[in-house]
Amino acid sequence: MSVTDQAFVTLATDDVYCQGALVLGQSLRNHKTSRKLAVLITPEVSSGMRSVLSSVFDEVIEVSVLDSADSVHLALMQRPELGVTFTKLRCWTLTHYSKCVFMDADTLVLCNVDELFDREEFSAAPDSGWPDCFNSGVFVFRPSLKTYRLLLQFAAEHGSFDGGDQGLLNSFFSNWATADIGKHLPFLYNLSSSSVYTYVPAFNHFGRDAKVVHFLGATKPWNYKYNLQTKRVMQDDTTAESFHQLSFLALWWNIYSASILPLLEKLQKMEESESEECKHSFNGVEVTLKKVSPYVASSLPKPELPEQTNDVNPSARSPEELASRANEVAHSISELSIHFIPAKPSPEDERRKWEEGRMDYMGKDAFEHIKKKLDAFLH
Ligand SMILES: O=c1ccn([C@@H]2O[C@H](COP(=O)(O)OP(=O)(O)O[C@H]3O[C@H](CO)[C@@H](O)[C@H](O)[C@H]3O)[C@@H](O)[C@H]2O)c(=O)[nH]1
Ligand SMILES: [Mn+2]
Repeated sequence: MSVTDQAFVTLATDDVYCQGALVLGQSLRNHKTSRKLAVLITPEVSSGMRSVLSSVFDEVIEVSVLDSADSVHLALMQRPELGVTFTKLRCWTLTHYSKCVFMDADTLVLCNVDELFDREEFSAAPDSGWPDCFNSGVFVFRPSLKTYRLLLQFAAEHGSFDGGDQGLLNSFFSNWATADIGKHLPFLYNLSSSSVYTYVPAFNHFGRDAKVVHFLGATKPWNYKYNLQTKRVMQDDTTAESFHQLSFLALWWNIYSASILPLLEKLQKMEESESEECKHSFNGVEVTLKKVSPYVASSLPKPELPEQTNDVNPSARSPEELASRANEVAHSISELSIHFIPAKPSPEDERRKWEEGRMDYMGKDAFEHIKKKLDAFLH
C-alpha cells in the first residue's frame, strides 16, 4: 500500500548536509516505507547533488531562506542568524501533503517507522538535555500555510531562546510538555547517539528497540573517516566514542558506502571525470570524495559496481555476495571521507556568540577543551 498524501520530509541547505539527507532517505527506503520522501533544499545545493537527491527522494523541493513575498519579511531581515532555522519551518508549506514527519538530515531509521503517521501535530520526542522540551529532529506535523505564517510571525516577534528552530518550536507548541501524552513520541524515535553515555543501563536494557538514531551535536557522521576494509569508523585521539556510538556511526557509513557512493560515482561517470577526486564546492564549503583507485593509477579497466538496489540490510545478503561486494568496493576505494572547509568565524563573531549564550558546547567550547586551555594558561 502506498500513501501518496503523506511524506517524510528532511532539509539540506548545503552539499554537506545533503550527504546526511541521502543516508536518511536511503534508510527509509531500505525499510520499505509506504510514504513519499521529500527533501527541502536551498539554492546553494549544487546541481550534481540535486540529481543524486532525486534518485533517492520522490521530491526535491527548492525553497529560499527568506521569501520577499512574506508579510513578515522585513521583520525577519533583522534576524539574519535565524536564516537556516526558518528554512526548516518551510516544511509547513508542503500543503500537497496532509500529514508529514520531519526528520533532521543527521538522523537514520533502524526499522520501518510508518506508524508515526498515526500521530497528530505536534508530536515529538523529549530532548535528552531538557526533557520538558521536545527535540525538533523528529516531529509529526500537518502542512498548513496558516500555521506557517503564525510560526514566522512568532519567530519575528519573539526570536528563539536557543537561536535555533528547537527553541522557537518549543515556545510555539508550548503545551507539549503537559497537554497530551499522545504527542510525546517515545525516546526510541529520536535516540540521540550521545545520550547513550548518560544512562548506560537504560541503553543496555532498551537500546535494542531503538527506531531512529539522531547524531545531534557538532560532530556529524560525515566528519569521521571510514575504513572500507574493516568497516569501522576511524577515531582520532581527541574523541572517545562509546562502542554503541561507534556502531551507529559505522551503520551510517555502511549505508553511505553501499548505496550513496555508487550514485555519486554514476554522476561522476556522467560528467566523464577520470580524476581521483570528486568535488562539490560552493560558498567556502568544499565536499571532496577522495578515492584511492588502483584502476586509475594503472590503465586497467575499472570494474562495474554492482547494480544499485534498495536492499543493503547485511543480513538479507548471502555471505558470498557480501564478501565479493566488499572486495569490489575495497579495491576501488580504501578510505572514505568527506571534507569541508567551513568559513572561519572572526574573533568578533565568536565573542558575540558567547555573549548571546550560543556556545559550541559539543565542539571547541566543550568543557574539556576549555579546561585544556586553562591548564595550559596556569602551568
Ligand atoms: O547548515 C545547516 C544546518 C542544519 N541543517 C538542517 O537542519 C537540521 C538541524 O541541524 P543539526 O545540525 O542537525 O542540529 P542538531 O545538532 O540536531 O541540534 C539541535 O538543535 C537544532 C537547532 O535548534 C535543531 O534543529 C535540532 O533538531 C536539534 O537536535 C539538520 O539536520 C539539517 O536537516 C542544514 O540543512 N544546514
Ligand atoms: Mn540534528
